[in-house]
Amino acid sequence: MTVAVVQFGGSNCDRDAVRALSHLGIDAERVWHEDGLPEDVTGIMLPGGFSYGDYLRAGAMAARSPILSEVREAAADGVPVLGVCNGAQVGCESGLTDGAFTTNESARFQCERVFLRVENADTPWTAAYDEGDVIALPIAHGEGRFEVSEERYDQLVEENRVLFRYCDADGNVTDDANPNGSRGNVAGICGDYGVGVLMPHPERACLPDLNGSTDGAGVLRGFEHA
Ligand SMILES: NC(=O)CC[C@H](N)C(=O)O
Repeated sequence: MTVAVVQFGGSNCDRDAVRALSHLGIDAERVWHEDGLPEDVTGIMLPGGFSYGDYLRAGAMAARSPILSEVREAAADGVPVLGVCNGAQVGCESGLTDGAFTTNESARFQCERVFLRVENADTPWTAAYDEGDVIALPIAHGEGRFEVSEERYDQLVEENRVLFRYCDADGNVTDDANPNGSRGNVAGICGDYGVGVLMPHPERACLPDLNGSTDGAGVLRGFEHA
C-alpha cells in the first residue's frame, strides 16, 4: 500500500505529509507530478504549498498538470484522494470537488489554530471521529475562503458533502469562529468518488512530540480505508 504525495513546483508540505503518514504506519512516497502515478498506488494526497507561486489563482496551474487526469481515473477506480490546503485548491480547480477557495475575507495570509466541527463522520476522512466532534488544526493560507453558488451550497449540504465547519471551542458554528469568511463556515468538503479536500492541515497535527496534537491523524487514517 503506497500513498502517492504529488509534488508540484512550489509544493512545500509534501515532506510533512510523508512524515505524518509514515508515523501512522501508512506507506507513502513523494511523486513528482511529471512522473505520473506509481502502478501500486493505493492512495493519493495533494499536499499544501504554493504550486506555481499561486499565480493566476492558487491551485489553478497545478490543476492543469496531466497527472490530474490520472488522479481522476484513480479516484473513479476507488483510490482514496485527499487534498490539503493548496491540494484542496487544486481539487476545486480541477473540478474534482465543487466550489472554489478564494481570497480570505481579511485579504491577508492567516496562520493560526482553528477549531473544526465534524459534520459527516460517514466518510473515510472523518470515520475516526463522531459527528459533532470538535478538533483543532492549524491553518496557513491566503486563499481559503470557500465559495460556491447558493444553489450548489444547498445541494452540498443536502448531499451531506460538508466534512468540517469552522467553529469555536464548544462546537458553535458562528461568524466569529469563521477565520476566512467561508460560506457556511465550510472548511472541507467531499467531491465525487469520495475525494476529500480541506484547508486546515491534518498532517501538522499528527506527531505528538513535534506538533503537540494528534487531532489530524484521523483524517490521514482515511487512507487505511482503501
Ligand atoms: N499552506 C498552503 O498550502 C498554502 C495555500 C495557498 N498557497 C494559500 O496561501 O492560499
